[in-house]
Parts: sequence; C-alpha cells; structure tokens
Amino acid sequence: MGNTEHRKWEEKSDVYKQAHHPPSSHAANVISGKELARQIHKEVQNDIAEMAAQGSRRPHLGVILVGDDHASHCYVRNKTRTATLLGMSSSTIFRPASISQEELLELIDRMNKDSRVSGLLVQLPLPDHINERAVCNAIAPEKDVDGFHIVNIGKLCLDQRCMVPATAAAVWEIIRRTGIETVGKNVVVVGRSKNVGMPIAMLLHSDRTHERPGGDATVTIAHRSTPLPQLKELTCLADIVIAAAGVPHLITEDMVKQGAAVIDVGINRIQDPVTGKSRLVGDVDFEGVKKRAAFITPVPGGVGPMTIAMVMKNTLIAEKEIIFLREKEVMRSVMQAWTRKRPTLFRDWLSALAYGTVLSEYKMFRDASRASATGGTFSTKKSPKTSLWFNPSQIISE
Ligand SMILES: NC(=O)C1=CN([C@@H]2O[C@H](COP(=O)(O)OP(=O)(O)OC[C@H]3O[C@@H](n4cnc5c(N)ncnc54)[C@H](O)[C@@H]3O)[C@@H](O)[C@H]2O)C=CC1
Ligand SMILES: Nc1nc(=O)c2c([nH]1)NC[C@@H]1CN(c3ccc(C(=O)N[C@@H](CCC(=O)O)C(=O)O)cc3)C=[N+]21
Repeated sequence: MGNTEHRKWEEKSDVYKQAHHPPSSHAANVISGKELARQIHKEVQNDIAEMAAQGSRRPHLGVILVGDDHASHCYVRNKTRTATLLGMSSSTIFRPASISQEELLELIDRMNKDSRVSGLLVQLPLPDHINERAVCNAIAPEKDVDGFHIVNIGKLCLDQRCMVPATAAAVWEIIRRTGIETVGKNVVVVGRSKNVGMPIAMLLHSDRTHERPGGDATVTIAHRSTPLPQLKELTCLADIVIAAAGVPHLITEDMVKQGAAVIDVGINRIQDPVTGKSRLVGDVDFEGVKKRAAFITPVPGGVGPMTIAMVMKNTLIAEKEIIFLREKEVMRSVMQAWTRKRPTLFRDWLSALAYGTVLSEYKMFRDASRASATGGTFSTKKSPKTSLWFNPSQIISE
C-alpha cells in the first residue's frame, strides 16, 4: 500500500479511528429476540388471517420427533405451540430411538405425499444409526422448512431463492430489523457447521443484488482449528461477531471491538458455580462483552425465539408456494379448455386474447408470491380475488 493510499485507509478505517479516537464506553443495546419474534409472529398471523378470509386453508406444520431427548421435546413443543398461536395447525409424530432408517424414510415419504401438510421438519439430532443427510434429502424440498435438503442448500450457496435455514434466517432478521449495517463490514462467524455457521456466513457474505440478496459483508469463518489468539485478532477487527460454536464464554470482552454488534447463537446448559443450578448460557460472556459492544443478543431470549419465528415464517412461505403452484396448474387447464372449446375459425385470436389476460394475471400473482417468499410484503389486494382465472372453485364448478 502506497503512503497516500495508506493515509486514505487510515482516514476511512473504523479500526484506525477506533484505535486513535476510542469512543466513550457505554453499555450495549440489548436486542430482544423475544420482541422481534413477536413482530414476526404478528406478521405471519395477519397473513394467515388474510388467507383464511379469502377462503384458503390454514398452513400445517408437520414435525417428526425421534427418541426421548428432553431438549428436543421442549423445542418441538415450543414450535407446535407457536404454530397454534399464529393460526396454523400442526401435528407431531413421535417415534422411538429404535426406529430404523428405512421406517423413518417411509414415514417422511407419507408426509411428503400428504397434501394437508404444508411444511415438514425432522427434529435433529437423530440417533447414531440414522444417516442425517439421507433423512434431510428425503423431505420434499418445497416442504423443507428447515432448509436442510441438498437442493435448498445448493440454492442458498448459489444465491437463489430458497428455504433459508431458520437459525441463519433468525440472525439475518435480527441484523436487518435492528438496522445494523453489513455492506462492506467485517463479520466473523465463529462455527462452520452446515446447519448453522455455514448458512449464516453464506447469507452475510453474498451479493445484495442477487435473487436471494446477501449482506455484502467481508466474512471470516473461524472454527475449532482456529487458534484462540488468532480468533481474537480476527474478532477484534470485526464490526459484527456471530458466535455459533457451542462453547460457553468463548467470546470475552477483550475480543470485541468497541461499538461492535455481537450475536450469540450458542445454547449451552451449564451448572452455575454459585447456585449449583443448571442454567442456559450462550457462547458470549454477556456481562463483559455488553460493556464494549453497541448491540448484543442475550441467551436465553435472543436468537432462540427468533429461530422458532422463522420456522413459522418458512411454513407460511411453503403454503403460499403450494397455492401458487396450484393456481399455475389451474391456469394451464383453463388455457387448454379455451383452445379445445372454441370453433377453429376463432381459435387463434380468442386464445391470443385469453392468453394476454391470463398472462397478466399470472404475472401479478407470481410477483405477489415472490415478494412474500423473499420476505417482502405479500399483497393479496393485488391478486384478483374475483378473477375467473384465479379462483379454482369457480372454474371447477363451471
Ligand atoms: N439459537 C438457536 O436457534 C440455535 C442454537 N444452536 C446452538 O449453536 C451452537 C452451534 O450449533 P451447531 O453448529 O449445530 O454445532 P456443531 O457442534 O455442529 O458446530 C460447532 C462449530 O463450532 C466450531 N467450534 C468449536 N469449538 C470452537 C472454538 N473453540 N473456536 C472456534 N470454533 C469452534 C466447530 O468447528 C464447529 O464448526 C450450539 O451451542 C447449539 O446449541 C444450534 C441451532 C439453533
Ligand atoms: N430440525 C431441526 N431444526 C432446528 O431448527 C433445530 C433442530 N432440529 N435441533 C436443535 C436446534 C436448536 N434449536 C433451537 C431453537 C429454539 C431455541 C430457543 O427457543 N431457545 C430459548 C430457550 C429455550 C430453553 O429454555 O431451553 C432461548 O434461547 O430463549 C433454542 C434452540 C433449533 N434447532
């Protein structure tokens, strides 16, 4: 770097400014994941109510729970309870840990074919004799509300629209709704698991102009082979630190830049050294880091409740996609009926006319569906409620 260039960097760099003009220390804003989750719940609830008012059925979340792990049962109960609160229906299928992989795959296949189920998830972890990848790949990609199917992961990595894994979507929404800037910022994601760390890093580093917009940040991924002193060097330069390692107190005050945002994904149950009671902590030393960070998420009450909210949102998206595909199918049959019914003489121009009408309405519906699936607002006002083309019951009764 040349001298002038270096000077420019010095002027612009937050790290430089920070080192030379350290801002006065004040405690961080504690981001309430519970409050943000409530916001999302409201939005999902309103959408479902609007869909129901238009005569659509309610989305249905199907859950498969294998074994008797206490935490898994708690999480699943939490999900189905929330689904009910938001006006969805749900069902949980319990199976013993001794279930064979074949039986589990058969069960998934049955739920895939069950048209009443909008979204389906198999709670993880699974017993050792079951191949987790085979199970995730058995779920129909359009019902895969966890976003763990190989096709959804592939799309995520290609910046295509897809089911985004709930925890990564939760981190994304927390950052967006808090107004934390990501473009050009330094982010360190601590943890590289395929279900958590990797999808978070994928969302944050990718291009904001792509089909599935990303955060346009400079992302560094740390993992268990990253030596702690190096991890500290990296996190000290980070504007955003996302801890998803499953290591209590991994991120301490001395590892965080003044004014950074710290998102704690970790969920660790530890025994309190003072009271001897079991309690939940994240990967971040909350009390210490709170003094330096501008934003911090607590555990509990941070990413966890938002993860549940994003599973709900994914289930709604899955149901909307089903409606969209059904409408498309209806449109196809309408087109066929038109060309079959009319006399040959008028067929060409009549079908051209019909095609024009159908196409414009189809586009309107598609855009509304896309907006909703990418997190935009789903404008049901735009989708023609009274239209012949998009009311299946009308067409069928004719
Ligand atoms: N809040 C939520 O909604 C969710 C929270 N979690 C929690 O997030 C944490 C991570 O979950 P998973 O990714 O599923 O776990 P995992 O065990 O699959 O992955 C942990 C990752 O952290 C890395 N790691 C381990 N020790 C490290 C160290 N000392 N320094 C840097 N990196 C290190 C590993 O290389 C690995 O990539 C766990 O505490 C889990 O309970 C997981 C899913 C959802
Ligand atoms: N197929 C599948 N999908 C998942 O999304 C999935 C999974 N399997 N297996 C386990 C992990 C973990 N996970 C959490 C969700 C919510 C909280 C949560 O709500 N936590 C509360 C505290 C809950 C408590 O008190 O134990 C909180 O942080 O405030 C935590 C963890 C989803 N996971």
